[in-house]
Amino acid sequence: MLHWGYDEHNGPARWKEVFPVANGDRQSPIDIKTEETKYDPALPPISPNYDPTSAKVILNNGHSTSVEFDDTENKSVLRGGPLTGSYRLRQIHFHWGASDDIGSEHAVDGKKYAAELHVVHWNSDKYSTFVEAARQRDGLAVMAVFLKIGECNSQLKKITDRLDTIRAKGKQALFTNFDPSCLLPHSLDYWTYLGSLTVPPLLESVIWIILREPISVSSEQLAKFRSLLCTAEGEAACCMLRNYRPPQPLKGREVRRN
Ligand SMILES: NS(=O)(=O)c1ccc2oc(NC(=O)c3ccccc3)nc2c1
Ligand SMILES: [Zn+2]
Repeated sequence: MLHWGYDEHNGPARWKEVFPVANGDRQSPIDIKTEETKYDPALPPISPNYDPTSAKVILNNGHSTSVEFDDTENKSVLRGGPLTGSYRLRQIHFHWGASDDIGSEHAVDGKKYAAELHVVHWNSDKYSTFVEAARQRDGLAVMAVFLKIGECNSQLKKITDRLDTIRAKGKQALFTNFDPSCLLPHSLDYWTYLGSLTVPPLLESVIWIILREPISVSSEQLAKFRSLLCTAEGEAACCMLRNYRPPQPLKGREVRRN
């Protein structure tokens, strides 16, 4: 396999050939069987505190589109929920599918949403960089938000309206004065479990916090994600039609809810 991706020849079914942890004991995403989740009265609310000036650029990294934040100081952090201490905001990105009936990575009782937003943080109390934290069992915290097809999402529009300026892989554009809290649903109720990155190197370092309430996205907004290219300028254009990993075995893990 030349370089990992989401096509037949380099997709999730073949990642284990280069990243054997793909068959590990705490892989993500998972299908959340709601009847088997465990209510935990000791779980406090999650507490996102983001500074809009932390936002720096919007990027096409060839696998998704992300908004990258300045993580050189504790300006935007996530606390509470299952977390001990402060987890510093690093980036947000999305996963989607080739049609509106699939696209999310996590599933709920077998149901997949049209897309999924990931808000990525790292444990800046214990580690010095994202890369170091990504190698630790308690290094990362990713908050996931489901996107369901419906009304145009005016907050998400700040992102979807900029995608035509970063169509090719490697392209980025200035993107500041943005607080990702504007993309969160009314309720911050969540499920939480221990898992991994859903992209190679699939490191088993993520505390997942999945919000139970979805946000809306219109079919037209979602189509804009699919028009992004996973190829660089000058290469034969290839659209980023899908970039989700299917659910992985739970292997005895517990999923708790607040
Ligand atoms: N789905 S996830 O587990 O929340 C998750 C968490 C952290 C991630 O960091 C990156 N970076 C790149 O892919 C990348 C690829 C090329 C260049 C720059 C960045 N992808 C991530 C996905
Ligand atoms: Zn992701």
